[in-house]
Amino acid sequence: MNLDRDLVSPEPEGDERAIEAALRPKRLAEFIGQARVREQLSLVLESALRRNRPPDHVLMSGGPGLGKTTLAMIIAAELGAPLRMTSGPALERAGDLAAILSTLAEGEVLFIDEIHRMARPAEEMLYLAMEDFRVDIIVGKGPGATSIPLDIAPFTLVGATTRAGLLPAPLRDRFGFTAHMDFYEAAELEQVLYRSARLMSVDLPADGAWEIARRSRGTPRIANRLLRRVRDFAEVRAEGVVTREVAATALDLYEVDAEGLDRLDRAVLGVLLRRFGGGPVGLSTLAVAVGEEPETVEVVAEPFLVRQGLLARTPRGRVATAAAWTHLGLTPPPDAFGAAAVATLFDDT
Ligand SMILES: Nc1ncnc2c1ncn2[C@@H]1O[C@H](COP(=O)(O)OP(=O)(O)OP(=O)(O)O)[C@@H](O)[C@H]1O
Repeated sequence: MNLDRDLVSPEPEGDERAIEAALRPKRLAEFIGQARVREQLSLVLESALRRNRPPDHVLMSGGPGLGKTTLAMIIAAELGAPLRMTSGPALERAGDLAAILSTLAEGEVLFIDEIHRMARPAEEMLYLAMEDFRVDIIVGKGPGATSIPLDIAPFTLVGATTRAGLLPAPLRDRFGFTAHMDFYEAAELEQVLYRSARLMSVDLPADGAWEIARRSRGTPRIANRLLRRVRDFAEVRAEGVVTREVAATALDLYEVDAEGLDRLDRAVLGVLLRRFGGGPVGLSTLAVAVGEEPETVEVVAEPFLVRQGLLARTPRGRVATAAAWTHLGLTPPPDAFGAAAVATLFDDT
């Protein structure tokens, strides 16, 4: 993997999980940004606590590193409930899920990350569990097989997905509350950075925090990671103080550009502009041209490029905007898509 890919990839790298655990906000009041989600969730949790009943099941959708796992942990903490964590790919058979469901304590929070990747039989078992707190255990095979109903303790399911569109409707409909996590504003990421700098004892003046925040792709995981790299640079070259200049020099060195674009982002734009004249071009063609899986291009690179107004997903394929040409230092052709033209083609559902 490329150095810069590791640095701005929204997925956790190496032993990052342990570092992340230390930087995680533990309560809703400490959770920065996502104001609407925070407020809605606090109402759901408060009313459940007042009624002394588990809250509705919660679905969180949004890109990697935006705080879904953190929120799941906060939900359990706010409810004073134990938390069980698993993920869709670990639930290959219905039995895997039954083993978890049948041992849940009353009121426990069950977090299923990447819930869209759960196998079909497990998914079907989950429907009944979510609705009636019951599972049907199939005993035996073929015509002699019987199903034994088993009551399970009332629990709260918290599902997280980067691909809400891939969830089958019957599963989506069983969540009482859906929280959509969006990219963070740079001002919010600044607050994330101040908090992390305090916990890591890093000297971070305001101009340095701003420089890192605006290059963090709207993602707290990346903000924290860039802070660690800039801290390393500052310790070796600048007596530990993360000024704007220090941050900018360090991030240039790591090839994170002024808008936070990394090598994959620039490769996607570069191919789109230089090889396909700005598009439209299909996702799979684009992915082959940059040597990545279509899902990586779609989930990791594109949402940020769309948000920055550099790329549009249209019914005819991916299109670069005039701003994309300028960003790569190229002259936009006269027919390049401006914001207004893109809006007429826009289909980002
Ligand atoms: N709102 C926030 N305030 C402060 N820190 C945050 C916030 N959201 C996320 N973080 C930090 O970002 C890191 C990544 O968050 P988290 O693991 O919750 O993301 P995620 O959406 O679950 O990602 P993935 O789906 O890849 O697991 C954590 O270390 C956490 O400290």
